[in-house]
Amino acid sequence: MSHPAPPLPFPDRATDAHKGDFGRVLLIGGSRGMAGSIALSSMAALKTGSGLVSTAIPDRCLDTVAGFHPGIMTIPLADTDDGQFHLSATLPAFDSFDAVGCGPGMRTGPGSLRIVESLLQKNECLRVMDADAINLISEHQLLDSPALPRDQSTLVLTPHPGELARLTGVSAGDRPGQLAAAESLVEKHGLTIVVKGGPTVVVGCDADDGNAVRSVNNTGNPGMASAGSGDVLTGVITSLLGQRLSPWDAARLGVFVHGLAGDTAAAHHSQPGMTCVELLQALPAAIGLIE
Ligand SMILES: NC(=O)C1=CN([C@@H]2O[C@H](COP(=O)(O)OP(=O)(O)OC[C@H]3O[C@@H](n4cnc5c(N)ncnc54)[C@H](O)[C@@H]3O)[C@@H](O)[C@H]2O)[C@@H](O)CC1
Ligand SMILES: Nc1ncnc2c1ncn2[C@@H]1O[C@H](COP(=O)(O)OP(=O)(O)O)[C@@H](O)[C@H]1O
Ligand SMILES: [Mg+2]
Repeated sequence: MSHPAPPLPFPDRATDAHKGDFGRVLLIGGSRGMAGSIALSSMAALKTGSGLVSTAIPDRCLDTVAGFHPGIMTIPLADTDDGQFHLSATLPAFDSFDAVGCGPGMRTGPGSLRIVESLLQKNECLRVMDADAINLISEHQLLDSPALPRDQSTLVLTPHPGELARLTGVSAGDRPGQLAAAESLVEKHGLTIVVKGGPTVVVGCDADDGNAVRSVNNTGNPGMASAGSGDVLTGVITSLLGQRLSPWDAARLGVFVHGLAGDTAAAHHSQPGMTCVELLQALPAAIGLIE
């Protein structure tokens, strides 16, 4: 299959490499009814090359998530009766991981809010926030909280247009307005924003002058407009951050590989017929195409 050139090469593997060289990553999310979302992110991180993947989920989701892939290590956190993170849950030590991804399927209760606030506090850690983590940032205006660091240059946000509308107040139908609002946030906080869609645009910060820069992705197709596609992307970018790529490079290479996997899945299963499962399964072949 011919394909566009990647924005940067995929990380190399030395012959004597060991799993510690490819990142120990943590995924946090899921809730009763949406355990599949964080399982998708976790499997995507494994298939993108992470050395070790741990997944923190509400206790009652443990068996479901662990059952998806034997390579996932699970960390059960105390949960509420309706299967969300409990406010009193003992949180994992975020800084013992090379990268942390948070948000898919976790809903927006008080326990989830505490996790997102704790993660925003840790701006020395490489982090990806998606879905309900972004919704919590929007609902509680956390990026502007005086109690949290203003510099978030180690953070990648991956909103779809609905989530970006909540974050910026610019409606999902106004793509130019959304991109401009994403640029303002990037310039204010130093973060990287993956503005998802067809095509996805990565907005980051120029290292020299701090001005926002854009990179338009050239892979992917409308077959990916299907539940769970974005959950896969969260795992891909978290994995690349754990493999020591910068937020800007991990976001650009992540959306490229994710889109190429989508194109590979569509070639074999059709756009209407492909699902998040075929997308996930196509990740290794997509990586093989550009290695
Ligand atoms: N298997 C699972 O457990 C799944 C769980 N998921 C989780 O479900 C929760 C809700 O996420 P959703 O994204 O479904 O719900 P949201 O309410 O965040 O997003 C849906 C709304 O956003 C807007 N929107 C989204 N994409 C748009 C686009 N491209 N153009 C214009 N408007 C757009 C639309 O108004 C749409 O009604 C999240 O926690 C998510 O992670 C989903 O990821 C799907 C799979
Ligand atoms: N028309 C499209 N063309 C290319 N990519 C698309 C298209 N529609 C959706 N996608 C991709 O699919 C993913 C959908 O993410 P998201 O809406 O968060 O899904 P979910 O939350 O269900 O996992 C994004 O990466 C987005 O770029
Ligand atoms: Mg999503």
